[in-house]
Amino acid sequence: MSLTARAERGAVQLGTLEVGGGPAVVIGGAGADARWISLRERRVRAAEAVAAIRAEWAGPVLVEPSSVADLPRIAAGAEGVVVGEAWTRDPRLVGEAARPGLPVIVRRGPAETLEEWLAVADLCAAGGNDRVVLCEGGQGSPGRPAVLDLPLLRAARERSGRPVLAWPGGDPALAAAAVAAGADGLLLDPDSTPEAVAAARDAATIVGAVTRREEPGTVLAARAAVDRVDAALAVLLERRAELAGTIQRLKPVGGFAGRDMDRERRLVAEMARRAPALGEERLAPIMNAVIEAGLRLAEERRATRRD
Ligand SMILES: O=C(O)C(=O)C[C@]1(C(=O)O)C=C[C@@H](O)C=C1
Repeated sequence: MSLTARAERGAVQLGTLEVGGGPAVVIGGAGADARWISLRERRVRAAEAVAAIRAEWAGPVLVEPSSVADLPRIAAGAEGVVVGEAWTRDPRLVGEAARPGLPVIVRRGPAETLEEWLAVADLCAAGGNDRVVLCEGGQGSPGRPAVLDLPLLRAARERSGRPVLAWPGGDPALAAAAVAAGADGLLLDPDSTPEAVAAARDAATIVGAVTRREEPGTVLAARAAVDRVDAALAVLLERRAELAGTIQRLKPVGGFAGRDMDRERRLVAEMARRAPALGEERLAPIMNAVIEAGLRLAEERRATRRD
């Protein structure tokens, strides 16, 4: 099984946001790609809730209804419906949620099996609305850690061909793990802070750059994808420089004076196995620049330590 899964699946459009076709998306509070609100938890009317978000956010808004009566208002003002276990236990409610034609995010409750979960998605599709996104995890009680079944998430994604989100709670490490496992995005709590959203996005970006293969069709999308790869490169370059600096301190002769060209040739050859299109010839000058930058940093640091 390959780590980099190609996204050959039906992407679902949540307003302007595509889920499943490109990078892992983040849905949650301020700073996310889409915002959502639960009317089950906040006992406000659908129209007021949507208007409150709209006042500060022009992008996609998703709403979890508290009852069927909320649906017309949601259909009129939002880009998607979120349904959780409370609804998915009742086929009639699922049918109602899917009927306005808005995309439906189907969250799996902790007690629901894969089959039950996928059956809910099929129920939406059977009613004529195939714009279904699955969401694994969560709904644990407040203060309890997120419950996220990653093998189940993978199975759901593979079997249904639908995009699958993950609910990582507030834990960026779980967000990274979910994206590595193939999640097409993250559903964070609606009241997540901008810092929590940024941390989850950062985790998704870095891991996604390695694990998600993208095929952008425009310059803009390709540049955004390059930016994500560069983000991962920056993290790795910084880490590499620190490790190379450690070697300089531990070697009998560190810095430029202790340069080992044989070691450099071997590491380039090893890298060429993973980057065959670039090959040794193109990688060599890149790694020479990387290594020299590390050596300069190490020498500068040594000089300032002596002062
Ligand atoms: O491996 C070493 O001996 C190092 O000093 C590290 C390092 C590197 O950055 O990878 C730097 C300089 C050497 O010429 C070879 C490799």
